[in-house]
Amino acid sequence: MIRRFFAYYSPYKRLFIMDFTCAVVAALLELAFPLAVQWMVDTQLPSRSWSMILLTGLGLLILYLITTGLNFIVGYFGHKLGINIETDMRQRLFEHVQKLSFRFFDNSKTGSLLSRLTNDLWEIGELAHHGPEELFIVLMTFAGAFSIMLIVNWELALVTIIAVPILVWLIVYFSKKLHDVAGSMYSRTADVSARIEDSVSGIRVVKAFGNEVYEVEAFRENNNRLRLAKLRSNFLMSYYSSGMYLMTRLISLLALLIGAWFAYAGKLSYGELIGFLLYVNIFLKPIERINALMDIYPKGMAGFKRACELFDTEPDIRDEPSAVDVRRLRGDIEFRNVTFGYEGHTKVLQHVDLQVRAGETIAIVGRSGAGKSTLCSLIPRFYEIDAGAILIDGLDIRRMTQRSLRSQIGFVQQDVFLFNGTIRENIAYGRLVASEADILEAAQHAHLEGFLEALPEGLDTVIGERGLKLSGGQRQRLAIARMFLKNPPILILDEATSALDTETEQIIQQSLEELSYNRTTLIIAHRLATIRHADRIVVVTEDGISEEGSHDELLARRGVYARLHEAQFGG
Ligand SMILES: Nc1ncnc2c1ncn2[C@@H]1O[C@H](COP(=O)(O)OP(=O)(O)OP(=O)(O)O)[C@@H](O)[C@H]1O
Repeated sequence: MIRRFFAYYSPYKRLFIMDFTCAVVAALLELAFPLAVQWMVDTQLPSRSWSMILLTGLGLLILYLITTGLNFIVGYFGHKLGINIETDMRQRLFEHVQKLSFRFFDNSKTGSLLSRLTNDLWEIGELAHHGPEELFIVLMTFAGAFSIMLIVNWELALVTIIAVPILVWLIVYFSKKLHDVAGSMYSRTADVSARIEDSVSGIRVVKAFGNEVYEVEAFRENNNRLRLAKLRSNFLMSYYSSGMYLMTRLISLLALLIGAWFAYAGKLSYGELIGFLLYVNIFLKPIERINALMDIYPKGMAGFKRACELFDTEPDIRDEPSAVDVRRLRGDIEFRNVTFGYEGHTKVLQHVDLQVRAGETIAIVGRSGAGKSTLCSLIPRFYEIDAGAILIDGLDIRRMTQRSLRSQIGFVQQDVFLFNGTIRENIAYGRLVASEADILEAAQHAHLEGFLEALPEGLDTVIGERGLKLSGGQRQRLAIARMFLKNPPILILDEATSALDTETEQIIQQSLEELSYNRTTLIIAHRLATIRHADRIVVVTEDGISEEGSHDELLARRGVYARLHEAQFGG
């Protein structure tokens, strides 16, 4: 973990060295003050040399000015280093999440992921900035102050160091406890985020069912768990700081009493005693720094650990090293004895054989849950098949890069997902480099021009989260426009028009027919009336593909299709 953490410093070596050096020099300069005091009390005061005293004061003033400058550099550039590292980590984590497969997202909560990418990383910047330098300064100040104390009076120095093992034990013990509690605080925060995400994105359902009180109570439970985790962290931190406070004061008191006794016995000059006590203070100062570190370190490391868990989640679908970038495909699709099941589920598809010629339109029908959507989601390789092979233009899709394969396939779903942006941005998502003219042409193909003319801001109209400011039909047309722009040779229409009124459906059907022209098209449909124009109908059942043929052929067979037809249209 530590090695992985330090890898993030490598682009910022110069920044780190500057920050580190300034912090160390500033800490070293702190050691000069007790020396100056001791020297003043023992040498200058007895000889009443005021000019030397003033000179010493001037020297200290210069030292303080230098330290102020160094502290500014540490404050500004050190934090810059921390912020850069935090930003890089978040960026890499986001990139990694983008690479993960559908299987991962099927089992994740959006709010929880959100929390990992934001909340969990807050303290990492602070840890990256303060961690190494503080640790070094603490050790150095300890060693520096202790060496000087040894020189001043070794017996007294040894008495002072007796309590150090207890301090170390306290630090190690509480560091582990605080690390665990910080981890649980992050997971409670993730639960709260997930609950908020769920409830806010489903607010229409919440209100329609009048379940606001239920949501509030469920949230209260999550919120309360977070409160308890925070209280526990707070309790541990207070316990730890009080323990440390007591230990440090006991050490000071011990040094004062024994030092006074040594001075009384003539073993120590008064200047040496004052100097020694000031060094004891400096010797104990790192404890305060450790206290600050104890707040940052467990939180930062617990967040980093959670980030590492996500980094270690490998995408279950990867491009083979020999995978090729495919250019424009013709669109011949072949399923060869394909078997597939979701993780932990029985097989959804077994021994499926299917051939679709380029440019052909086939309709996929079957009972709900038979596996129609699953079959189609295997073509862009959203999931990895368990056995068999899927070929496009004779080439196994596993031998193509996922990016190039997916660039050849267009998916229009019933539940269209639109981004919170303008109509222009949403259409251009089909081809990010599209010109204005291309976007307008695509909108025209999707019969959107009338709708756009009626909008004062036209293409620049903001459509709200998931396109909520649009009607279902408008969302569909926007998705179709996006697909015209993408212009893929293979098209999958997943129940694209089942939620629309007849008039809108006719317009959209027309757009879809235009869209499917000259492309291999797979239409998943429940309502058999919408797929009669398909070249072929394929019936999916639990045993694979049970029937194939034209509408009339399938009716004549009096099999599954005929029964579905009868259920929809009556005898
Ligand atoms: N992401 C998933 N993870 C686990 N199981 C899934 C997942 N998606 C679908 N299933 C299961 O796979 C089976 C086939 O689902 P699929 O959505 O392919 O059926 P379908 O024929 O398209 O159904 P419908 O017509 O109702 O949409 C179902 O039993 C479903 O519960």
